[in-house]
Order: sequence, then C-alpha cells, then structure tokens
Amino acid sequence: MRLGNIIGRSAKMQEVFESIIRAASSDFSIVIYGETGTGKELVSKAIHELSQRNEAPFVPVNCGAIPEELFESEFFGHKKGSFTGAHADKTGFLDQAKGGTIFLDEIGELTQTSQVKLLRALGSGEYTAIGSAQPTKAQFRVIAATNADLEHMAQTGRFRQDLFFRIHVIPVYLPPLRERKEDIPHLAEHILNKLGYSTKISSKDLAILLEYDWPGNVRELYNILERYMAFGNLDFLQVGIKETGVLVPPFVDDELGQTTKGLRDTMMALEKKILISALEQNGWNRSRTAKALDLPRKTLFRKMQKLGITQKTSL
Ligand SMILES: Nc1ncnc2c1ncn2[C@@H]1O[C@H](COP(=O)(O)OP(=O)(O)OP(=O)(O)O)[C@@H](O)[C@H]1O
Repeated sequence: MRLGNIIGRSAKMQEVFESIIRAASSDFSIVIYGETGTGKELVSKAIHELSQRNEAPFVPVNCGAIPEELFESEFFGHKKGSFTGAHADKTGFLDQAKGGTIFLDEIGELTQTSQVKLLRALGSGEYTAIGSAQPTKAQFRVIAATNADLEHMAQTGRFRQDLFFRIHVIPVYLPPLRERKEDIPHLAEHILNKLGYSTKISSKDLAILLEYDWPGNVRELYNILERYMAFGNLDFLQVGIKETGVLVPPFVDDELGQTTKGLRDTMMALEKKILISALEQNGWNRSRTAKALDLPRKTLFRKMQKLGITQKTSL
C-alpha cells in the first residue's frame, strides 16, 4: 500500500494515511509529530499535494536554522534600505508561500521571541515586511513538524501555549519504524528500486534488517541500503545479538571497543565521540561545528549538554 511516495502496509501506517487524507481535505493548521527520519517532510508534502492549495508553492523552513535576530527579515521580508545591509527588497517565506503551504520544520526550536512574532502574524492574519508601511494579508496554510513533545513543552513553559493551541489543530502522528517492522520489506524494495538496484534482497539480509532497531528510522534505512549496495551484503550491520537482545552493529563495536552495552548507550557513546571530534576539528567553535555536522546550533548545544561535553572533555 502506498499513498503517493509514502510506503506503508502496517495498520499504523494505514491510520497515518487516513489522517493525511482528512488533513488534506481541510484548511486547518497541522502539526506532524515523529522521531527523526520518520517521514515528516514527506507527509507534509503529500498533504500539500492532496490539498486545494496544490497549485501554489510549498515552502519548507528549518526553524532551528533561523537566528532570532533574522526572524522578521526571513519570514516577513524587508524593503531595500530599511537597515544597513538591506541592499535590495527581500521576499520573506510567508510571501513565498502565498496561496500555498508553509512547512515549519522543527518548530519547537523557535525562540520565545520568534514564537511571539509568528503568533502575532497568525493571530492577526497579517504581517509587515521590515521597512514597509503596508501590512500583507496572511494567505498560507501552516504545517509544522517536530520530534519533540510540543504539548509537554507548552505545559512546562518551553513553548508558548497560545501558539501551540493555534497550530495544533490537526495533529498527525508518525510511528517509529521499530513499531511497524512489517513495513521494512516494502520500504527496502522501494528504496533499492529508487537507488537503481535490481537484485532482490536475500532472506538472510532481510532478517538482519528486521532485527535492527532503526533509531534513525526510514532515513537510516536509506543510508544502510546505500551501504548494502556498495558491499553486496549486510554483514556490516549484522552481528551477534547480544545477551540483552540488542543488535549492535560491528562498526560501532570496533570503534568503541564495547561489546556489552545496549544500543542506546552505544549510540550515545558514538554520538559523543563524533561531536567531540567535530568540535576539535573546528577549534571548539560551536557555530562552525553545527554547520559542519549539518545540525541546528541549538540542537548541538542541547546534545552537548545532554552528553556532558565541555571544552575540557577529550576523546
Ligand atoms: N513511509 C515512507 N515511504 C517512503 N519513503 C519514506 C517514508 N518515510 C520516510 N521516507 C524517506 O525517508 C527520508 C527521511 O524522510 P523525511 O525527511 O521526510 O523525515 P523527517 O521526519 O522530516 O526527518 P527529520 O526530522 O530528521 O527532518 C526521505 O528520503 C523520505 O523520502
């Protein structure tokens, strides 16, 4: 079963398909919840394509990558000469999305000040480009996405409750891949096909795919299958299932010399090692490191905090 490019035979994905169809037939704001790599952007595009706005643009915005001081200029646009460096008129995201859909990815990463500005535009139905005297009418539909528990963030004051209520009109929940493993064979076939690989995957390799926990979800499946095409087998992923029942890829074992830890601990140790190494390569400049790792700065800060990384931490 598929809906556009979205593959899913599991009962959980059938429910997702129903939510997508319901969401597309309305014009309310939507929030898509799901772990990284579960297909939030893919689903938001599908909703746009199936909606009445499909002739107008779909504008994706990574909220974690927009510094607070640039929020208005990026979202609302600016007029030439309105501030030093404004050499020409700039069309903001909201203008670009006119008549269509604005996809606010990682909305939980907007700062409180940016949240207020966004809420004001959504609440009043208009916004003003910097340096303009004329407000513009908001003519877009919002689809937001997050891998955070936005409701909990709103309850604990980390996300504005009024903005949460304004956007969380139709929630769509994407289940992690480990909770719908019956989709893996179809996804693998679809992905290998897309990658131009014609050989059928062996049942031994399929069993390895089914055993794995997929913390990076479908995006990780893509990556693993690319490596599978290069190696011709999944031996790099396969390893003895540890006593804990957790499958630990051998390249992780070799790297860390740890064979007894569970997947989560091993992933955290590997993540820590990657972050420290990237920070060292970038002279501990966190903005440069975030860029090198293709991570929003705030995500890097959070990860450093979670993993207890400071400049004094060494490999
Ligand atoms: N059900 C699915 N069927 C086919 N392809 C999928 C499916 N889910 C995800 N993908 C593919 O997996 C990759 C990751 O998906 P996507 O970028 O939409 O995830 P995401 O949840 O937005 O990730 P992130 O939170 O990390 O930005 C994309 O290449 C997407 O096309």
